[in-house]
Amino acid sequence: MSCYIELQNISQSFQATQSKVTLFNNLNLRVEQGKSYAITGPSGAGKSSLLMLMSGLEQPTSGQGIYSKNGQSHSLAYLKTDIGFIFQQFHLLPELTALNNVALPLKLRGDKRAMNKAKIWLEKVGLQHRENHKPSELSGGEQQRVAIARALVFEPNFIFADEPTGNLDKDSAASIADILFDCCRENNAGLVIVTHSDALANRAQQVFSLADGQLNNPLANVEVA
Ligand SMILES: Nc1ncnc2c1ncn2[C@@H]1O[C@H](COP(=O)(O)OP(=O)(O)OP(=O)(O)O)[C@@H](O)[C@H]1O
Repeated sequence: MSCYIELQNISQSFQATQSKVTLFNNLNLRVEQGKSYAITGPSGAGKSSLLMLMSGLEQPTSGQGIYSKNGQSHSLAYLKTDIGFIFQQFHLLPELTALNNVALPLKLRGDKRAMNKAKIWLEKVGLQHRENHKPSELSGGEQQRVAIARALVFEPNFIFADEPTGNLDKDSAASIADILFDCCRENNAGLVIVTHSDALANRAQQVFSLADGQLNNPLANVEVA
C-alpha cells in the first residue's frame, strides 16, 4: 500500500525582532510515494521552511501534518526513518571515503551488509572507481552523486532535495537530475525538490509555486510533462 504525507491547514510565522514574519497561512499539500514534485518560488518565500515542515523536522505554528503508511495515519515524527535528504552543499563527512559516507546510514541502523549495499549504490551513481576517495578529492557533481547514493541506500519512502543542483554547472546539473529521478523511480520513492531551476522543476510530475504564503493549485492533480 502506498504512503503519503499530507499538510493540513498549515500556518507558520516567526516573531522577528521588529515584526512578525508570516510564511504560510492555511496551506494544504499532499505528496505521494512514487511521485515527483518541485517547489519553486522567489527567494525568501519559505520553500526550505516548507520542506522542513513536510519532513517533520520543524513544527508549524498551527495546523497538522500526517504521514499515512500502509493505511495507518501517524504524526510526521514517524517519518524520521523513512526519509533521505539531499542538500545544495552536499554535507558529506570530510574524513570519510565515498564508500563510508554512503554506508554510514546503514551502519547507524546496524545493517551488517552496509558496505556491500554501499558499493552497489556507488555503482548505480557511476562512482565505483572512486570509492576510496574522500569528498575533497571529488568534484562537486561527484560529491552530489555520493550524497544521492547516501540518501537512497536505505531505501527511504521519500527523498527531500533542497537545491540539489544549485552548486553545479549546467552539464553536471543535468546529469545529477538524471540520476536523482532515475534512482527515485527505481526505489519507488517520492521525490520533493526545492529549486530555482526551471529545467530541474519541469522534470517533476507536479510543480508548485510558492509565493505570498500560497501554493498554486496545491491539491490539483495537474500533471506536468
Ligand atoms: N526559525 C526562523 N526564525 C525566524 N525567521 C525564519 C526562521 N526560519 C526561516 N525564517 C525566515 O523565513 C523566510 C523564508 O526562508 P526560507 O529559507 O524557507 O526561504 P526560501 O524560499 O527557501 O529562500 P531561498 O530561495 O532564498 O533559499 C526567510 O525570511 C527566513 O529568514
